[in-house]
Amino acid sequence: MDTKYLDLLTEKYTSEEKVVTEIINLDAILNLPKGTEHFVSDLHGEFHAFQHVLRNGSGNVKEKIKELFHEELSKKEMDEFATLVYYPEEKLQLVINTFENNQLLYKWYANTIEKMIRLVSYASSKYTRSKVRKELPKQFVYIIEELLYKKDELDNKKDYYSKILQRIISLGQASKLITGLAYTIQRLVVDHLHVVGDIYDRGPHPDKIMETLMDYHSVDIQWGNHDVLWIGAYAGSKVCLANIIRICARYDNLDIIEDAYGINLRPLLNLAEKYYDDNPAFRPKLNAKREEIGEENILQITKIHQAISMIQFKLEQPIIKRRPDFKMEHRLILDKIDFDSNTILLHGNTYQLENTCFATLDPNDPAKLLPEEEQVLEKLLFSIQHSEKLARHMTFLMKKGNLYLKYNGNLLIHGCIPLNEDGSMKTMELNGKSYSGKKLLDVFEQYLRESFSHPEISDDLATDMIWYLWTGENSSLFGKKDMTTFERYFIKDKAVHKEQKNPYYKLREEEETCRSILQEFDMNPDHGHIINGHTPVEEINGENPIKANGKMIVIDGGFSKAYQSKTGIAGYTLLFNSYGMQLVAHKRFISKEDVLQTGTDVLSVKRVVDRELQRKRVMETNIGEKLLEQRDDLQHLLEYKYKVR
Ligand SMILES: O=P(O)(O)OC[C@H]1O[C@](O)(COP(=O)(O)O)[C@@H](O)[C@@H]1O
Ligand SMILES: [Mn+2]
Repeated sequence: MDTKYLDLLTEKYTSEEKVVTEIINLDAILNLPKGTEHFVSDLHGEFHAFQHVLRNGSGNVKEKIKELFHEELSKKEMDEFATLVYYPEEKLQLVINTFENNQLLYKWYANTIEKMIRLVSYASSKYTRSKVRKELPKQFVYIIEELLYKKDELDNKKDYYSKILQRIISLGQASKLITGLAYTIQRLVVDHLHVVGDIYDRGPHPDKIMETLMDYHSVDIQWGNHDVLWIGAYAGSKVCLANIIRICARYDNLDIIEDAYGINLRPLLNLAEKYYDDNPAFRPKLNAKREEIGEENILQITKIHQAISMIQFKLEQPIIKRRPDFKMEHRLILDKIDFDSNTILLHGNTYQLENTCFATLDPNDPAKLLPEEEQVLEKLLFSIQHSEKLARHMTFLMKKGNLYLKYNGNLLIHGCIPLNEDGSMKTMELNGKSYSGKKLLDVFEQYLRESFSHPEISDDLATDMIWYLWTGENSSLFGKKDMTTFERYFIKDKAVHKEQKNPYYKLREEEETCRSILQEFDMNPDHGHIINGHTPVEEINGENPIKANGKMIVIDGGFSKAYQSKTGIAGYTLLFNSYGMQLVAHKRFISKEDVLQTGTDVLSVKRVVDRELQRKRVMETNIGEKLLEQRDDLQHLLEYKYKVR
């Protein structure tokens, strides 16, 4: 071992006792049960539903309450108590209003604090004291620790403890303490959160989800295709930018652009007013009642939707032409239009075009942007790249995000690993080199990071590559042959709307495929699982989210309201604790108010995916590996410096 490094370590561990203490400490941590991992995916802007899942730890909070209190509380009381843990501020207000005098209220406070402390104690049993201390509400740390670690076999301190409680209450601190303890419990039941992609698009509040994640104690993100679209826009890709605005218009979510991120849509609106009119194919999917939104507003969104869609279609063409490696020539859709007959030639068939809005298209050069379209784009890009909030959110996505993640033996990826029909890894040529499997994903990520660090460049390969990740056949995030956006707007025949999926989605049902993918990523196929989001699991049609003999778990059940009729549920989440994995199916989340009123939440069928024969310990985790290294280094130090054999 490098003695220089050991000498450096000596500066921190200045005595034999210090080294020994740290070794013992690390050993103790390594032998603790592993913390609970929580997996969610495809949040699609549904902040309230996501927040609920986060607050109840996918049912983990209720589970702990049941284990601890089932003999002393009724189901209704346990539900009420759980609601208090999820939404302490609001629930406290509701409860307090039901009491007629302080005496009764104080009794409730004392009783509730006592239960909360017991729950904290129970939920923290697998953590070290120092870790628990960090999670406690700051101003009450000392008091809570007194109550938490009380050992009073001889009854000597009984009065002392009840005095503490009484004083907290009489000093008017009870609500604050209960609130703090509730958040501590929420944090303790989940040690680490994985977001397996698609925070953005379709739903109304991706920005609030981002803020929540930025505040969260421990999180990583596997980018989804919608997330990279936003990253692309911020990194300078105009076609990605057009896409995010188009999707916001389509889902009546332009507020995200204008209000949440402060991007001025006025120039786009002016252009839209000039060239477009009402058009049934571009009316937004409404979030609220028509009367609430107003006819004028709907018409405006319809026009913006057309203006930005046409810009998007134009922008796609030169990219396809300058990037032969993308092999997307068949998507040079504007060149296939016959403007005289208003038809298009696709896959050898001629289709009538309907609901067209081609006022800005020059039949001789349909991809050419009008100068005013160019100006609008420049302004939008400037605005997007100067949104302070978007900058924070995108930087966080880059910092915590990757295309895939290997974590505690599992492979987390939003979409797919592009495969051929025979299960072999599909190859993509880039600049004369072939890439497939892990190497392909690594090179995709390199380009994405390169583009992000050069937001001033809009047309290099790195920037175009982000768009490819959104829509390309070999993209691990898209995983379909073609994105048929144009067809869905303008052609009636549903057959041409179909987006053919990569063979991966069929082959992932087979254990053999999953094992070979895990091996491709240097992972142990006997223990590992692949965890996917992206494709809604149609439970309604009998689809099983657990595939390939348990090697594959798909957790996109559709937080996105737009997909709930297709899936029949409102999303899956996954928990992985020291005993194994549990899949949780969520019923539709109505509202926080509903949870507060009825006391019941939208849970959730649990399915055990895996039951570890032996409880998994920290030692067997990614973090454990690092701690083991540290411990070994200290062992060396002990021998080197203090000559202990
Ligand atoms: O439901 P919409 O708005 O028509 O969007 C459909 C498009 O979204 C996609 O499904 C991608 O989004 P997802 O990642 O959520 O599946 C495309 O494949 C498809 O073209
Ligand atoms: Mn997706």
